[in-house]
Amino acid sequence: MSIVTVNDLTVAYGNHQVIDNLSFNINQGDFLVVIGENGVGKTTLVRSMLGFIKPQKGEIIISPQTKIGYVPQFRNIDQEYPLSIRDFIALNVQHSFLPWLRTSERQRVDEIISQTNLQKIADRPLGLASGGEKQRAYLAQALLPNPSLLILDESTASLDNEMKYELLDLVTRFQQQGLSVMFVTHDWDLAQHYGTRFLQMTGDGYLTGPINELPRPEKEAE
Ligand SMILES: Nc1ncnc2c1ncn2[C@@H]1O[C@H](COP(=O)(O)OP(=O)(O)OP(=O)(O)O)[C@@H](O)[C@H]1O
Repeated sequence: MSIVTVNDLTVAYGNHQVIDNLSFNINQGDFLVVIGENGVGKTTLVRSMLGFIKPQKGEIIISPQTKIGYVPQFRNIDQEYPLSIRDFIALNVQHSFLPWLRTSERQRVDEIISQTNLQKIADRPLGLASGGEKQRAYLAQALLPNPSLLILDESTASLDNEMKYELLDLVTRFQQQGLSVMFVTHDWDLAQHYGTRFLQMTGDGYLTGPINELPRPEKEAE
């Protein structure tokens, strides 16, 4: 079942056209890898799907039951950041204007902390967490309201190899429980390892298909 359908999408900043007639879809349960070089419009596509940019042409149809969680590309959280990991995750509680968390909300925060292996460090300042721990906290914050589609924009870019696989193994565990994933990356190996389908964006056009049909990067071909 398609949860996102993109038809003939064209997006420009002023007269700089960035996305030109793009069509693809995301099916329930997909781990869709969006792969392409710098500047081809991957983040622009994500921002369009989140409703932050109005397309010049085309449409993005998101099925009514689909709730999107989003982990953006870069985030500089310095050491002075005042919130603990737990507080940071709880920022995404979508509650009324009560200045405290209800018991059920507190339990949900605890649950996602445990599912993302952050129990031991949840009360430490986020600013003092390692890169991998911070990424898990961003993931936990995005997953807190139980989205059905998670968009990860280059979430592994700043991590070393082991941490990349650790983070995506975790994401895969949620995917196995029904979460659909759209993962934006430059990394062909990660795409192959985790993806079920791909959308390749290039300056010349777009290609989509099952992950085993993702073309190898040119320098590694042959
Ligand atoms: N707000 C903006 N206003 C004008 N141009 C923009 C804006 N955001 C992005 N661009 C331009 O649009 C093009 C696509 O940018 P985008 O960030 O979508 O690419 P990307 O594929 O995500 O790149 P990267 O892999 O480097 O993150 C680039 O040429 C960029 O300079």
